[in-house]
Order: sequence, then C-alpha cells, then structure tokens
Amino acid sequence: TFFYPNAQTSLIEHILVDTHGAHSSGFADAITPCTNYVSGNQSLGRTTAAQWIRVAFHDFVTADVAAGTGGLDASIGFETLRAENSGTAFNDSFSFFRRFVNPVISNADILALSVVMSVGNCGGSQIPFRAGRIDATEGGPFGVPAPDTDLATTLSYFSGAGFDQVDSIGLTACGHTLGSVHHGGFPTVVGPEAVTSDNLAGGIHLDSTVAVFDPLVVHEYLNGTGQAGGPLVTSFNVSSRSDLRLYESDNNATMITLGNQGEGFLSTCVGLLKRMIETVPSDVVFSDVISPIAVKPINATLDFDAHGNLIFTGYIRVLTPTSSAPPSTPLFLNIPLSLPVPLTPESTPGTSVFGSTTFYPFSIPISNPETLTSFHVASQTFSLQTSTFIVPSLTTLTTTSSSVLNFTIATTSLLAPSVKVQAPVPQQGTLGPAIKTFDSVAVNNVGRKKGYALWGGSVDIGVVTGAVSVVVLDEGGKEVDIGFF
Ligand code: HEM
Repeated sequence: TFFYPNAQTSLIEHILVDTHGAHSSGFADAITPCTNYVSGNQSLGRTTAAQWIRVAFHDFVTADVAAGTGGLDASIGFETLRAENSGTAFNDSFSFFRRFVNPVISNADILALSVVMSVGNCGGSQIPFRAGRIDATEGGPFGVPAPDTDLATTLSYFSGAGFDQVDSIGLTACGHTLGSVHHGGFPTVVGPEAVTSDNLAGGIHLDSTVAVFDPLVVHEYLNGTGQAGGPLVTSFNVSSRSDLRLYESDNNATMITLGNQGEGFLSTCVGLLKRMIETVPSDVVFSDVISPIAVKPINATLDFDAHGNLIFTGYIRVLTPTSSAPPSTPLFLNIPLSLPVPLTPESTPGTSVFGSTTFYPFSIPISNPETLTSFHVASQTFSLQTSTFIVPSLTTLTTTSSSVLNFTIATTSLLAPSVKVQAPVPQQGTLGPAIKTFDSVAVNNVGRKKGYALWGGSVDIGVVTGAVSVVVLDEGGKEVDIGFF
C-alpha cells in the first residue's frame, strides 16, 4: 500500500482528521459529545475526554527529565493498581485505546494523541502532534501528586518532570477545565452527598462547563463563582485542597496572569500540554508535526480484481477547510501514458474540526505497471514503486480468537521477498498491547500473474488486538512495501 507521506503519519492523520461521518476511525466517537463516557453508563457522571487528559498527566509526571527517563511512555498502563492512580480512568482509557495500537502507533503515541483530540475537539486549540514515542515494558517510578500531597512534594514531582511552579499551576488549571472529582475514587475530597441517580460515581465538576476546554476554571476560581475552582479548592476536607494550595503558592499571581489572558489561556494550554506530551525518554526520536493533509491518497495500492486483472485502487481524500466552499471542479487522477481519469466523489462527506472531507474512490486498470512511477491529482505528484506489492485481495487475517495471517506478495523479481510481520498482542500487566515481530517469514512461490511472481506465506499469530502489518524489505533491510490487515 502506498502511504502518504508514510504509514505512521498517514494512519495517525486518519485518527486526527477522520473523526466524524464517512471513513471515520471511530476514535473520536468516545468523546462525542464531549460529555460522553465510552466505558460505561452515562449516569455514572464520568467523561472520557477528561479521563484521557488525566491519564496522560499521570504517565507524564513521574518523568525524570534529568535522567532522560519516563514521561509519555504508557508505563501508566502497568501502574493502575497504585493508590496514586485511583479511579477507573486508566483501565477505561487503555481498553478503548487498545484497538488503535499497531506496529506504527505505540500506546504512548495514542495516549498523547488522545490529549490532542480531547482538547482540540472539545473547545480548545490544536496541540501540534508528533509521533515516535516508545512504550515502556514495565511500570516506572511512583510520584503522582494526590489531593493530600503537601505543596513542596507536589512541586518536587512537577520539577522532576521539568515543570517549575508557574508551569505547574498553569498545567493544572489547563487540565482542570475538563471533568470532575468523583466520590467514587476520591471520597476524602468529595462526600457521598454528590451521588445521585444520574451521577452514580458522585462527580463534582471542576468548572461549570465540564466538557468544554475553556478558561472558565480560572475565572471561577478567581471570582469564587460557579464551581469556584472545583472540589480540589473547596473540599470539606482542608487537607484535600491541593489546587488551592498550588494556586495560592505564589499568592495567586499565576492564576491572575492566566485570568488576564482571556481566551489566550487556550494558547498557554497548547504550549504546556505540548510540553507535557513531548516529555519522553531521551531515546525517542520524534516525527515531524502531523498536520491535516489537503489531498491525501488512502489505501492506494496495486491489486488484482475479480478477473485477475491488475488494478490501481484506493481513495483520494480532499480536505476542505470549514471556511471554504467544497470542491466543485471535477477531480482527475493522472497516471503516466494514460488519459486523465475523472473521479466521482462518494455522496457522504466526513466532517471534523479541520473542515469537511470528500472521498473519491478509484480503480484503474493498469497494463504497464513499470510506467506507473507516479500519479498526479489536484496538481500534486505522488511517487510510488510498482515492482513489489502486498496483494490486498489475496491477503487475509482470520479474526477468530487466534488469528492466522495468510498473505500474498507480488514481485517483478524472481527472488523470494524478505518479509516481516508485526502484530499488536496482549501482554501481562497492562491493557496496552505489545508488538510481536515475526522476522524473515518463510514464503513460497505460488504462481505468476500479469508479469508478477506471486509469493505466499502464513503466520499463526495468536490473539491479535489491532491491525497487523506485513512489511517487504529489500536486501539492505529497507522497507519496500507495507500493508495493514
Ligand atoms: C497538583 C496536581 C494535581 C492533583 C493533586 C490532581 C488531582 C486530581 C484528582 C483527585 C482528580 C479527580 C479524579 C477523579 O475523581 O476521577 C483530578 C481530575 C482531573 N485531573 Fe487532576 N490533579 C492535578 C493536576 C492535573 C494536571 C496537571 C492535569 C492535566 C494537565 C490534570 C488533569 C485532570 C483532569 C482532566 C481531571 C478530570 C478527570 C475526570 O473527570 O475523569 N490534573 N485531578
């Protein structure tokens, strides 16, 4: 499959941009509307968008930036039984994230992306997202501030993660614009009187707009209006007033500054939350920022149709910003030595905070694959290779409890291709999957078709939690083609 600009960016951009309507990834369903609780009954009074941000905070704050360890590495998945990680948020989130983890999207990247998505889809501004986080294989150190943690200890936890007092106040205010403190999990902060028939976990909102990422928490705290900063300011239990201690620690100077920023608070939060999700172990190499792609080939690949003919198939997705009119001129796909192929859009668009998306399916017969070195659409050129491809119609992953992958690869070369298969699989101690790699998978010649040699192989993977990748490598170990099943 031809991924633009590469598999990791393309698949993450899909989660970020294809949020609603046609071809959505399903990720944003969990936080749509932003009051939604995806892991249980709506009457519990829990909200998924808020949970995701809190989970990322707990993963981050035990970082040791001086040592270059910890941070956003999904170690939190192994730490859910710790008292400092009280509440259902951690297992709720990882159970939902699980199916989105694959060989090019780590648990930690999904967790970081969940922050970007909660903030960006619930009223906040877009946090630039970079990929490449590496998952921890075990729990990390303790050190998450709790409601009864004293100020000095709280500040020392933040400082270990690279955040000074001003940063810590700002980050906490940004986090506490969404969600609640629940009696279920925090009975020493919120009393049993919060529990009602439509609020069974007894959540008291941190500000009056529980599901809107806005500056209200700061204003309500400063003015004593609405939720007055929330239960961590107002708790009946003085020792549980951790937000009050933190906010007052510089005589409210930082909170007043944040209040004076008005909507500018949202940019402050982008900066702080970006730093939070980019606090990672020192061996992480980040990708470029993954931004919405205007003209995007999707699932573009060579394949054989039902009659055994070679086709070039897939979609072109065109993203139209909310402010502009949808594309009106017909779109053409140009391939070398052929007439332009007019593309007809699907009737259902996709929608997102970035605008609307129009999907143009294509399936073009190819008689001279050696000339298909690039294709052009909407004045953009995409280069590709056609000497080796994983054949989608001849590749299957059985989705019974134990999965078997049967794949077929087409090559112009008569040498057997070198194949690596990777699969997300369950692991002990966390709901986050681990990636299992099958190197140098055996292949057999299974015939010829349209000038290609066909190679078949099979991998008995066992339990699989998400998309499995097949990678064809050249002699130098460089990726020639990759497909997901
Ligand atoms: C002194 C530091 C902090 C303390 C002691 C603290 C403590 C807490 C507690 C006890 C809850 C209630 C959880 C529940 O009932 O489910 C909570 C909720 C929350 N916290 Fe913090 N927090 C701190 C800083 C932060 C930071 C820096 C962020 C993120 C940037 C954050 C994000 C959240 C969010 C989004 C919620 C709502 C969760 C939900 O509704 O499920 N917190 N916090």
